[in-house]
Order: sequence, then C-alpha cells, then structure tokens
Amino acid sequence: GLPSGWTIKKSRSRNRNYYFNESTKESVWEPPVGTNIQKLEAFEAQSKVKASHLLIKHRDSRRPASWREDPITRSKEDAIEILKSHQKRILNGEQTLSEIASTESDCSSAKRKGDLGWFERGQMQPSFEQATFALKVGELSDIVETDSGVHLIERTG
Ligand SMILES: N=C(N)NCCC[C@H](NC(=O)[C@@H]1CCC/C1=C/[C@H](COP(=O)(O)O)NC=O)C(N)=O
Repeated sequence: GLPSGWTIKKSRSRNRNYYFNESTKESVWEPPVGTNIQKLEAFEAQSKVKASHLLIKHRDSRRPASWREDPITRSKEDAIEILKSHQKRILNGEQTLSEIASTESDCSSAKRKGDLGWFERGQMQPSFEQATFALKVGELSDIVETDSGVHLIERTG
C-alpha cells in the first residue's frame, strides 16, 4: 500500500517499522503521503504470528537432547509415531496441545505450555515458518519436520 519507490524497513533499535525511499534515500517514521493505510495495516498484521508447538526430537535432530531426556536416541520413525498418537488425542478433543507439550515437548518452550511467542518471517526454520504462516489462528498443523525434530504447531495469534 505504499507509493512507488517506498519500502517498509524494520528498525532494530525501536522495534517498529519505518519507511524508506529507495531513490531519495530518506527514512521517515510515518507512512508517506499517498499510502493506502488499510492495505498497509493488513500487510503489517500478517507479518507476525504467535504459535505454540509440541516438538519430539530424535537421534538425527540437530541437538538430540532436551530438558526431559539426554541424549535422545529414538529414531525419526518412532518420533513420528509418538507425535501421531498425540495428534490423535488433540484432534478428538481428549487433550490440548498445551497440556501435552508441558510434559512431552523436547523444546524448552514446554515450560510455557509450548508457547513460542510472536515471531516474524526469518526467525524460525523455513519449514516451521511456512507451516505456521499457512495456518489460520486456532488451527493445528499436520506433522512438520525441521532440523530440530518433528512438530505439531498451533497458531494462536
Ligand atoms: N524466536 C524465538 N522464540 N526463539 C528463537 C528460535 C530459533 C529458531 N528455532 C527453531 O526454528 C526451532 C523450530 C521451531 C521452534 C524451534 C525451537 C528450538 C528447538 O530446539 P533446538 O533444535 O534448538 O534444540 N529451540 C529453540 O530455538 C531457529 N531459527 O533455529
């Protein structure tokens, strides 16, 4: 929604967006004249997502250890079977992802019921990011593989 020649940049120092004009090289905090504010707000809204996840690691994980088990020696196939059993219980409403993640997730986020907080593109491993941004708020992913292991993801924001 910006006039041509302008781009949005992320200011690290003040954790907010600013607007940069490629030709004049000027930076401004407020959207330049001619910006379609509705479109800009829609774009900025979908740039961050909030999610919780349940991670089951295996012996080929980039770090085959966790708060709950060290070392982790299960095979990737076994990790997928374990995650499928959790997926079934979540899908039939027996348990929530948060409840299971608290005791079963091999990520330190287990202490926060699997919550990873808000994140933007470029922060998580590509397959995890892609899967999360494809979810609607409240939706549960299918099994997602990353170098960390295998995950179920619930988008919460
Ligand atoms: N911004 C937030 N909240 N934290 C930084 C996350 C860094 C990011 N992490 C991941 O992509 C894995 C997969 C999705 C969640 C995640 C968690 C990993 C999984 O455990 P590990 O393989 O590291 O032992 N534990 C922490 O990082 C990365 N680019 O490596």
